[in-house]
Amino acid sequence: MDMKKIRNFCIIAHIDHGKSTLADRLLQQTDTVADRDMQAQLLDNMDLERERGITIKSHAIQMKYTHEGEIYTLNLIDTPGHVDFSYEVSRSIAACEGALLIVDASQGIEAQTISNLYLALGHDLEIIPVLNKIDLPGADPEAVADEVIDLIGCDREDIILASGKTGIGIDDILKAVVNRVPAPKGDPEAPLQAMIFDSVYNPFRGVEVIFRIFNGTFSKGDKIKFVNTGKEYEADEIGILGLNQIPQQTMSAGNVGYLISGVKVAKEIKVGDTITHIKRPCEKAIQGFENVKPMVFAGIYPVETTDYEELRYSMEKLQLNDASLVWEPETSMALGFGFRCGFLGMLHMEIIQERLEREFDMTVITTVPSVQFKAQMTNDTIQLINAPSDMPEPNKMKHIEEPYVRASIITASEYVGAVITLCMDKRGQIKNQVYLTAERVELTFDMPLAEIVFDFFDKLKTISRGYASLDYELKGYQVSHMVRLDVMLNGEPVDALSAVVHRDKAYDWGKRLCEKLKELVPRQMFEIAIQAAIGQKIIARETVKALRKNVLAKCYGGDISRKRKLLEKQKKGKKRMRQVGNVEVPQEAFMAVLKLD
Ligand SMILES: Nc1nc2c(ncn2[C@@H]2O[C@H](COP(=O)(O)OP(=O)(O)OP(=O)(O)O)[C@@H](O)[C@H]2O)c(=O)[nH]1
Repeated sequence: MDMKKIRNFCIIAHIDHGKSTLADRLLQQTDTVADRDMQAQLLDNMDLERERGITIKSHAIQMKYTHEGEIYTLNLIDTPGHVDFSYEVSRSIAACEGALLIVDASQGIEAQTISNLYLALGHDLEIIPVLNKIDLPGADPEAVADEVIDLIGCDREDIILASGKTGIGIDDILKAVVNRVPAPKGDPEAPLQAMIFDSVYNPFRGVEVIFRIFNGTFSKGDKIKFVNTGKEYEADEIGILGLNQIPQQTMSAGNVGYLISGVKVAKEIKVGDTITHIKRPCEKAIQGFENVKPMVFAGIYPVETTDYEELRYSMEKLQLNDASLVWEPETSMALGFGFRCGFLGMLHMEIIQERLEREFDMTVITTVPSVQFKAQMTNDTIQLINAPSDMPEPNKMKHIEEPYVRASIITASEYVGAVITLCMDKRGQIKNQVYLTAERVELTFDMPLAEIVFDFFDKLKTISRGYASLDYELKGYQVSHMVRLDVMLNGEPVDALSAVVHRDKAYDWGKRLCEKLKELVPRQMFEIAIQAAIGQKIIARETVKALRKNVLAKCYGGDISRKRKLLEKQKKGKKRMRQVGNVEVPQEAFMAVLKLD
């Protein structure tokens, strides 16, 4: 294939600015998908994605477009829109020469618009700005165009006005892709150098690797090697990605496609890795490869302790197709056997929880999420703290470091005060404040990741009445005074409720947690003391008064079957309870920490 006729591009946008809808339109317009096959948001092919209306995994699709009598191959690379998956976004962007920058004409530039734009500019991509949703009555293309011009320094004529809903501007976008995105460069004769930018798990065919060839030629049957993992395979099948996979004998520099090589486990494939030939390897791996690391950790336990083996089986299955999920067995005194899991972020954690419930029919308890702290030990080693139980004895460590992020928040100017107060309360330090327009401001903070993973985004949305967007990137570690806060019920520690918190917040945290637990722990036949402690020191206490709950009291009369039913019901209710010492604790209590006001 003539490289001059290939265009590789992606679409970058803030969440909900209409990326998927617009992608569907491009596929329709180029007859890649027949109208009758068109399902809304075709590229989001996981049920979960479709329901939540968000793109979780990135995919690629090839279109043919005829322009001035020439047929062009357009490879559209879809990118996930959420910060949890920012490494994947960066790899997808690295596979392209151009990007459509979609901005909702009724909303204007948002935090992810900017962060994704910077990523694209960092890879020297040609940016084609598109104002989408211009059909909306609230659209203000003039004002939003001003924002875009300010941001990227383009001319007004460079901006395309479009609507994924009505189809306005779709042809202009395709023309711009052909005319403005550079054709790929590369040498088809050079040693093979292809970058993996995605992988898709297929239970029947194994893991399908999605790649972009930078140099060389790739043929079916080739003996290949993944440079970073060092693993060797044979290319059983390669091909291009239309609506379906179309096998090819040979593909060369500039193109995008899929590879099947008998890999059964997603973990063996590392996004960002380089594929080359064993016999004639390329000199260097493609830059930018990283091993993705989990950012948020939490325990996952079966509600019914007898379901432990089934949960293990489900986790193993999930890991087959989600390489970024990591876990190891963990035991909790309160919850029994379960798993300590690492996730890319809170959204990833929610997705895993939901998939366990939907695809595997499991009911699970998730414990307090935590970030990874590092303890600098007195013997000059570093100990990682992924769970409160990993916290070393205070006399054995010098200090603890916690991960910090650089957070960017875009909001309307009237909410600046409230946003700053919230961020300061979350231990943030303001670093910058830039007016994008008279009404919209970008604020930059350095903040502990631990403060963001909880309810920060919800709070931000509440105080700004929905008019704030957030994006962040990891900045590094800083020394912080973290302590382990324990909770006790009648003197018995409840390990699943322990948390690593900042010293200045510990008292408040302990107090609110005890209050919340008081609401959630049912009254029992004896008094229950709920206490929060740091080491030996009790910092908060609440008491649940004694009560005898006699379910049979209401059943006067002698209807024995009704009594039996009630007793059954009570027993079932008990199953969802966990025994801590002599106290019965309902499941919700273990999640209470997430719901502290
Ligand atoms: N009126 C109007 N609505 C649109 C247009 N494009 C998309 N929408 C609506 O905007 C919402 C978000 O669109 P999506 O295409 O799901 O947005 P997205 O950017 O792909 O979202 P993520 O995948 O979550 O990042 C949906 O309810 C769409 O129906 C448009 O041009 N006009």
